[in-house]
Amino acid sequence: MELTTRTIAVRKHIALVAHDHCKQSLMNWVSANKALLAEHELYATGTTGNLVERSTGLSVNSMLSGPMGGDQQVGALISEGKIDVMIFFWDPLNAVPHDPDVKALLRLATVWNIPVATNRSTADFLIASALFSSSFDIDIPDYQRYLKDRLR
Ligand SMILES: O=C(CO)COP(=O)(O)O
Repeated sequence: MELTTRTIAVRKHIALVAHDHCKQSLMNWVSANKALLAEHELYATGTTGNLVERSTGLSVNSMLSGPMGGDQQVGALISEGKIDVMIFFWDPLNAVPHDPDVKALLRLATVWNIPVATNRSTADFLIASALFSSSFDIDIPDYQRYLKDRLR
């Protein structure tokens, strides 16, 4: 039989961010999905990233702490097309000093059409989706187009 598809492994670039009162919730979610997340490239704001590394052993590209510019750094990565999906458990009950940065990050995620989960149930939906499968079958012509796009 003629080979028309091939299987490719895709490491997605995932941003993890959580405000202080939501960090435990994010850590629980990351621990529950550790095996799957380990197949991808993780980015995070400073404190969130350090906590994820410490509590799970996963390796994370940590930016500055959020209030010190970390949200803006993640936003810049999104603008450069370097983040595929963002899990951002922001706190709806407590004000943060860098609220403009939080808004800017959420705005850029929308501008660049990045899937964003802001709570656990949405994060569960995203991680259960094909978006997170680290390998998939692809038609050879689609694969060639995919490569061309990625190398552009
Ligand atoms: O403040 C944040 C997002 O707005 C998160 O920053 P940290 O991960 O450094 O706590």
